[in-house]
Amino acid sequence: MASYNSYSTSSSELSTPRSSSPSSTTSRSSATTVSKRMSLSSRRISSPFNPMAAVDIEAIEAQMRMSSLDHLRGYAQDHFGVVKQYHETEYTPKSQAAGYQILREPLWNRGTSFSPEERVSKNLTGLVPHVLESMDTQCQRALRMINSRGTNVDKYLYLSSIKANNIDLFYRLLIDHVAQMMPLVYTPTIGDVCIQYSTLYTRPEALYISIKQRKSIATILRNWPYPNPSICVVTDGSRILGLGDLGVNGVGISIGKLALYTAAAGIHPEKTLPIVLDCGTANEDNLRDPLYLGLRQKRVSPEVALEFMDEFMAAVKEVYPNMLVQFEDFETEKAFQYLDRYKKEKCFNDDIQGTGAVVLAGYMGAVNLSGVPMEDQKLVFMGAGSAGVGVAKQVMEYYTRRGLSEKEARDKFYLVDTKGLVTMDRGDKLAQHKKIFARTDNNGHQFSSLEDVIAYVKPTALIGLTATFGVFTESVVRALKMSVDAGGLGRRPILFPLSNPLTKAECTFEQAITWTEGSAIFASGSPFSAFTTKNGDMATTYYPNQGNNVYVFPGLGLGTILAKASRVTDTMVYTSAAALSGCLNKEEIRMGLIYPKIERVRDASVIVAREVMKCARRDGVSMLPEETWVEWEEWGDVALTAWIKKQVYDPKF
Ligand SMILES: O=C([O-])CC(=O)C(=O)O
Ligand SMILES: [Mg+2]
Repeated sequence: MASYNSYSTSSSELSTPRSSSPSSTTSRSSATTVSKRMSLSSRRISSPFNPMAAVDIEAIEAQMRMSSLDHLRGYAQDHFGVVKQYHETEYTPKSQAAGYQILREPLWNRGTSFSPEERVSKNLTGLVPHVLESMDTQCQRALRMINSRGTNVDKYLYLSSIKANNIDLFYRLLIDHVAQMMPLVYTPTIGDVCIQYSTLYTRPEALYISIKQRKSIATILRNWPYPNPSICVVTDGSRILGLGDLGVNGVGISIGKLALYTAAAGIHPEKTLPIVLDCGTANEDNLRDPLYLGLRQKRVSPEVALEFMDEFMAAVKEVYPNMLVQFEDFETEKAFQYLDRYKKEKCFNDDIQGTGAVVLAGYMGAVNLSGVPMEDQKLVFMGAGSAGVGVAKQVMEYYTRRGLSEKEARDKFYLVDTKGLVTMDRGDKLAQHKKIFARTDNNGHQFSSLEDVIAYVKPTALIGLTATFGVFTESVVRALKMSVDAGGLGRRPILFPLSNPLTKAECTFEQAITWTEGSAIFASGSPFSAFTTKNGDMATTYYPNQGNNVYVFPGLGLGTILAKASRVTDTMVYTSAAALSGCLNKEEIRMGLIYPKIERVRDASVIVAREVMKCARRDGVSMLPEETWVEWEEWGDVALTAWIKKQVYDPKF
């Protein structure tokens, strides 16, 4: 009997007849798939190029019965891991679609808002209720449903079903009710969703690329139904938020981040591409879960993962040469390695650079509020992973730009990891990315606990990126306050417990306020509610900040795309932080905030994008014609701002 693999090889005469990428064909548009794809359910499949060469489906089925389904992994490939497809997918263009084709395409469906003329011309009469409703009424219905759901994951699922049916409605809700919706489609709820992704799964929303398909990455990229995406968010699931290795379930974070590219910066949903690279997982729960959707094998070695990544980046360049690649939630060593390796490509790492920039922006504001002059600041970082070191590097740049030497700037940082203060003579092998901040001035003393470090350093700022709930204990926070108080009256400690989701935050907002008698300048990665204290009849309300990279990556991405930048320079990242720090309006300043309110994230993204664009031009990486820049320059920022606002997606019926 022919083995599974020999089926594929013996049918190698069915060569891959791809003449052009479907995504490059202009007739192709997003729509319900009318696919002529190879299907195992048909009895015999012939290649149109060699109709005599039929595939022996019975042999495959016999093989499937003999081998475990897990082995087959749901796709056919030859000995060399090449998946052969025989046809381009054909899509009905929007102009030709009618009836249910329209209602089933989430980008075309307008729910109950189709006009009478559209209902007639598109054969929709009777297919939708007869009322004609505004977008607002549709939003009210959705809100009522969301509010009636008992858990955040249920609310997420409801929102997700709206996204699957009516994209404009989904984004209208997200944009107009961002404070309520963002925590549902993003941190913290997305953390729970990722953990349970394989169980919650109902429909595909991303490209799932397994290492077993590494020779077919370009084919898979071409299968994406929407033409020429501008941006992808790619993860390998190895460090999702602070939740560790979630394997293919981590795809939820790519989906969530891209929803915010659209909601917070107005990148058209059709232009966004979520991707997960499945390299196996170290997560035993996943490996044991019969419903797990990913490869049921241990995560591959870093060396093999690197080869896979090289192949992925090469395929991206081949299929979507202008697409910006955002690396997300790769475990630390890989995150730094890939960022360095692909620095000439159009990419950035959100956890190193996005988080770095957002914390820097908040820190700039916090220093002003703290009463501790910039030169007297000393920062302790609890956590020395991609985010910890990424943030420290960005803040260090802030100091060098203000005239400090590299050494003077570096001396302001004390990084602490699970073994204590990171020093050169600690006796362990330091990971490369930590070395830059390893202390050499500790005179042989080692400090193994955070309390010891605080007593030794007497910091003015404490930043948490540990993914460990509660490591900022009462004694730690009180010690921080004491060391700041010792410097003079009215000084305020900077306290940023930044780990995500909320279950990983180093301390809560209420704790921070209580333990510092209200003096902490606070920012967390996931959103906390305002907190009110009562003293007799006197009530004081404190407002937290959300120091999340959502204030940076959408604008940084938008600016990079609109400037047609060939890559993302370090200066563009730094500029995004500087731009964000200047975004606060009078009310936000009066409230003592260090980030704009989340309701203004779209305004902030426009400003970040504008400054990033200008920086791309200064750095010589913008491919926009010189005349365009000259025209904008005549009008100052006004013309460029107006132009950006005109480019972005703002769903309306
Ligand atoms: O996703 C977020 O909320 C922020 C982030 O990048 C992370 O925690 O890895
Ligand atoms: Mg992340």
